[in-house]
Parts: sequence; C-alpha cells; structure tokens
Amino acid sequence: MSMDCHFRTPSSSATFVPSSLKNEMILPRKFVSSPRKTHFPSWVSQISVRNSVSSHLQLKSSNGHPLNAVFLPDGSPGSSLLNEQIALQEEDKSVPDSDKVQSTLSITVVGASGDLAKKKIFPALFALYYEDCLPEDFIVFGYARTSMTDEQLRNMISKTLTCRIDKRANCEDKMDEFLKRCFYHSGQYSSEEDFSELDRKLKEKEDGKVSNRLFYLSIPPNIFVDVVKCASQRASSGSGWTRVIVEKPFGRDSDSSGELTRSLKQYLTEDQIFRIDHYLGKELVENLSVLRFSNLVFEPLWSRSYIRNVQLIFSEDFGTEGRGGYFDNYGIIRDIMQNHLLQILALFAMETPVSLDAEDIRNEKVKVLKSMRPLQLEDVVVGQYKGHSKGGKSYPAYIDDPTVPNDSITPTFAAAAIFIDNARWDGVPFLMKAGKALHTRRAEIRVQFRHVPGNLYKRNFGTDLDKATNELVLRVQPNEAIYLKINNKVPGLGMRLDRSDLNLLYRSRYPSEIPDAYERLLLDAVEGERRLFIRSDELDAAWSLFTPLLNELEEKKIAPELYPYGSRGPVGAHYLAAKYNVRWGDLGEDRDP
Ligand SMILES: NC(=O)C1=CN([C@@H]2O[C@H](COP(=O)(O)OP(=O)(O)OC[C@H]3O[C@@H](n4cnc5c(N)ncnc54)[C@H](OP(=O)(O)O)[C@@H]3O)[C@@H](O)[C@H]2O)C=CC1
Ligand SMILES: O=C1O[C@H](COP(=O)(O)O)[C@@H](O)[C@H](O)[C@H]1O
Repeated sequence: MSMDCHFRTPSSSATFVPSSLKNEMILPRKFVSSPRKTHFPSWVSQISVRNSVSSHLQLKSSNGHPLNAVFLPDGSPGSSLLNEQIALQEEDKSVPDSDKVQSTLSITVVGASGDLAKKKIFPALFALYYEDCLPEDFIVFGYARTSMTDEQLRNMISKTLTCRIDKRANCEDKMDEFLKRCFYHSGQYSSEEDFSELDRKLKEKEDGKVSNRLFYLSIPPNIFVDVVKCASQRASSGSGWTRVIVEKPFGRDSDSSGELTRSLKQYLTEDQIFRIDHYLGKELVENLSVLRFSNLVFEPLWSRSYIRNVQLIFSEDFGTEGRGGYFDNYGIIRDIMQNHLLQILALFAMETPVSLDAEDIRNEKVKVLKSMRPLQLEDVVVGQYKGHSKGGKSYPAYIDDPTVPNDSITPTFAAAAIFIDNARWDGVPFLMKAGKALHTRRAEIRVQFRHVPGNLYKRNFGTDLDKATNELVLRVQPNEAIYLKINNKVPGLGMRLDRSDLNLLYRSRYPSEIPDAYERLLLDAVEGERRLFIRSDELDAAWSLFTPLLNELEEKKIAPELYPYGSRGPVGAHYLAAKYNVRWGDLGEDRDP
C-alpha cells in the first residue's frame, strides 16, 4: 500500500471497503481545510455518511484534531476543552475555510548533519510532502553545529531523497519545491542564544500565523536534555503546540532512563514527548493487531491453549560498521531487544484493548509488560562476531572496529527466553533472538502452534511431530509477508502429506511501495497520534525486565560466545531453545516462501 495521504485512514476509525476497491480500501484523510483541495471518489462520502452516527468522521486526523486549526499547547489549562470545540467546529462543514485560522507547521531536525537525519528523516519528510500528507504551510529547519548554508543543506538532503517507484511523475519538481522549504541554522546544542536565533528565524518564516512546532532529536542521548531545555525555553511555539520526538536510546537501564524522563519532564509534559521506536512504524508490526483482532480465525487461538511458543527474530547481515562507538556502550540487548523486539512482544501478547485509542492500547501494553518475568541469566545467551574469510573476502571482527576497545565483551548477538505470568500465556516460552553480522537480514515473528490432539495422520509425519505443527510467520522485513504453514495432501492417488504455505506475499498482493516506518511515525507525531510512541510507564516496565540481567552480565563480565561473521550465530542459542523444547523456526528458512 502506498502511503497516499488521501487514502490513509486513522486506525481508530479503520473502515473496511469491499475488495473490489483493492488497494483503495482505505479512506481519505485530513487537511480538509487545506487550500489544496482534494477530490474524493463518490464512495467516500457514502462511507462517511454511513459512519456519521458513530461520529467516525473520517476526514480528520486520527486523534480527532485537524491540523489547520488553532491549538493551545498540549497540557495547557483549558486546552482539551478548547481543542475539542475547535475539532467540533472543524467537523462543521458550514464554517467557511476563510473563517478558520490558518496555522503553520515548523519541523526542526536537531542533528541535521547526522546519519539518521540524512538516511531516514529528510527522506521521510519528503515522502510525506509528496503524498500530500503535510499541511499546506510547513517548513523544515535543520539544526546542528556544523557550519552550512541553506543551499548546502539542500544539496546534502537532495542526495538521499527518493521517488516512489510507482510514482515518478513530477517527482523532480516536487523535490525542488520541498527543498525550497528547507532551511538550516547552525548552533550549539546547549546555547540558549542559538535557539533564540532559531526562534527568530522560525517566526520570520511563520509570518505571524499560529505555529505548531515539532522538534526531532536526532542526536546522541547525552545532549537530549540540553536541547530540550533550550528548545522549550527559547524556541517553543507561543501560539500552537510544541512536540519533541526523542530517538532511542532512552537511557541504559532503569535508573538512567528514569533520570532522563525526569529531566525531560522539567521542560516538557508527557504529552509533548514522542519517544520513537521505529519498529512500531513498520507495516507488518502495525498489521499485527489487525490480523489478530479482526480475524475470527486467529484471536481464539491466541493463548497457551493453542500456541506452543512464539519467536521474535532480528538479524542483520552486516556488523556495527561506522557505529561501533555508540554500539559498544549499549550492545544488542539494549539496541534491539529491550525496545524493538519487546515492543512487538507487548503488542503480540497484550489483552484486547478497550478501543484503538492510544491510551487504551498503551495501558494494555503496560499490563502485559508488568506480567513478564524479569530475564534470568540462565535463560540468555550472548555472542560476539569474530573475523571470517569466505570466498576470498575477509570480514572483520567486532573488535576490529577502531572505535571499539580490543577487549570489549559487548554482545552483538543475544538470545533469550521470556515468560509471561498471566492466565493467557502461562508456561509459553517467548524466544527472542537478535544479532549483527549474521548470514541474513530479516525480522520476523513466528508462532508455532501445538500438536493436533489425536491426529489421524500422525503416521504420515514420521517421528518428528514438531515438524508437522502449524506455524504462522509474519515476515516484517525484507519482502514483507504473512504465511501459515499447513499440512496438505499431495495431489495424487496415494496419501502423501506435504508441508505447504498459505502465503500472503505483500509484493504480489499490494504492488505499491510500502512507506518507510519513519514516514508513518513522523505523520503521527504531526497529528498528535501517540499510539505508536512509547509512554514513560511502558519504558519503565521495559527497563525493569532487562536491568537486572544487564547488571549481572556486566558485573560478572560474562564473555560472549564468538561466532563467525556471516554465520547463523552462537550454537548456545540452539541449546537455549532446546531447553524449552523449541526449534528456531528460521532454521528451515530456505523453504520459506
Ligand atoms: N543512525 C541510525 O541508523 C540510528 C540512529 N538512532 C539514534 O538516532 C540518534 C542520531 O543518530 P545518528 O544520526 O546516527 O547520530 P550521529 O552520530 O550521526 O549524530 C548526529 C549529529 O549529532 C552531532 N553529534 C554527534 N556526536 C556528538 C557529540 N558527541 N556531541 C555533540 N554533538 C554530536 C553531529 O552534528 P554536528 O557535529 O554537526 O553538531 C552529528 O551529525 C541517536 O540517538 C541514535 O542512537 C536510532 C536508530 C537508528
Ligand atoms: O534501532 C536500530 O535499528 C537498526 C535496524 O533498523 P532497520 O529498520 O534497518 O531494521 C539497527 O541497525 C540499529 O543498530 C539500531 O540502533
């Protein structure tokens, strides 16, 4: 599905459209008061009317706040009442556009000279602009210490902007238009004067309109608080909202994370903080709840009664090249498991939320996180990649990175078994595995179901009944897919059974390019939709699970098991799985569709 904003529906008002409409089964979205008028197909108005009884008016943002309205800053006295009235007014089509106060959106990318900004943030902003997902009136400011002119920033950004494969028409023009809205301000991260100067430049561009300001902190964590202090005191909006997207890592453990949250909250309210975990913005992760809660065939099976184990697998076929300095201070458990994989696990295992509202979903995630048992050292395997030569090419060891100490024992691989002590999941092992410099790049969720009781066909499966159980796989990346391994009769006169797949391969079913996770998350932040961002109590619960283990690993100086660059990782991961009678599902991946 392409992220065509005219056709993106807020999850909280997701609407089904007959399959004859295929990829257009999503409803148009917001910016109703934008001067750039959108012409919707006639079926849209029918659906809006049909849903109007339940006040599901689709033509507004997912949190119910249209962007081009005046908003009091989040959390300010009376803001919710006033904002609600404004939202109601927005729904009232009798109010002419000219009577609505025009607002502007200013996005400041702090750390604009860095890797993430170039690789992900600017391209995502351009994609949103190209899909008409940003308001008519917006500007982007880059902020960093590096000295650069606006033109140099534009030049730098232009190298990483891409056009969607299926929408090349006019793309170059759109890029030029987008770049004209990009500006740069060079400043120190702890200088209030420099942020005052940024404020002055922002005001100049905002031209007296109500301004909504979004700051994206794409910088190392040790300067988060300095920036938030300066930005909130000197460059926050006086008339609209101010929000701050904070990149991970959110601390190194419970204490440092708590300290970071307390420091941020000296300057911002929780509602203004958008802690990003980009895995939550990935298409298949977003689809997890849809699959589970909107299909009768899945939700009844979603428990210990039918599920034998669940596996969350992340692997990369490259090492920490270029990021060793950052990585060595964190390791794979903090880099991937405590956030990306745990977030997926929480979504997978939570109880049904009261609604699709952000708070209802996050409440359920917190509950299930609190039901998890803190990780035990004996349920964890750590590894680190070593150098390897293959086909005349040599691959470096982790410690060959010049920014990594020679005696580093930081894990670049980890596997863990997690248990959830609640009625639904009692006794079900949730296995996580994450590693760098492995043989392949992939992220997937694998659900292995129990044996069929009294299976009439058990003799046809040979001795290994485990191989004959159903397995549901959500392949998050690459080549997104959902497939279910089933047993099937091989056509013919005999009775031979075959393991086969019911396969929903995204590129076959949905030919349009899938939006990058950062596009979805940036758009949600602009709209004030918090569902895919981490609330502080979720973060606390996540750290409580991992902090005792991390302390123990560090105190006992547990040496990682070495594995060759490009291999399947340490053998210990297989012993860990075997301890719980589990076989990693990705071992037979050559047969995966
Ligand atoms: N890169 C990635 O793939 C991912 C990154 N992240 C997170 O996003 C954030 C940004 O990542 P990334 O772009 O890779 O980071 P960079 O190391 O590239 O840093 C971004 C910018 O911050 C400034 N900076 C770097 N080091 C320091 C320092 N010690 N003191 C002050 N300023 C500094 C530099 O700008 P200047 O010198 O011009 O001021 C730099 O261009 C980090 O929190 C990272 O953990 C999260 C997921 C993936
Ligand atoms: O957060 C991080 O994610 C990337 C992997 O992201 P992906 O979207 O490319 O799968 C990982 O390489 C990095 O170490 C980590 O900090």
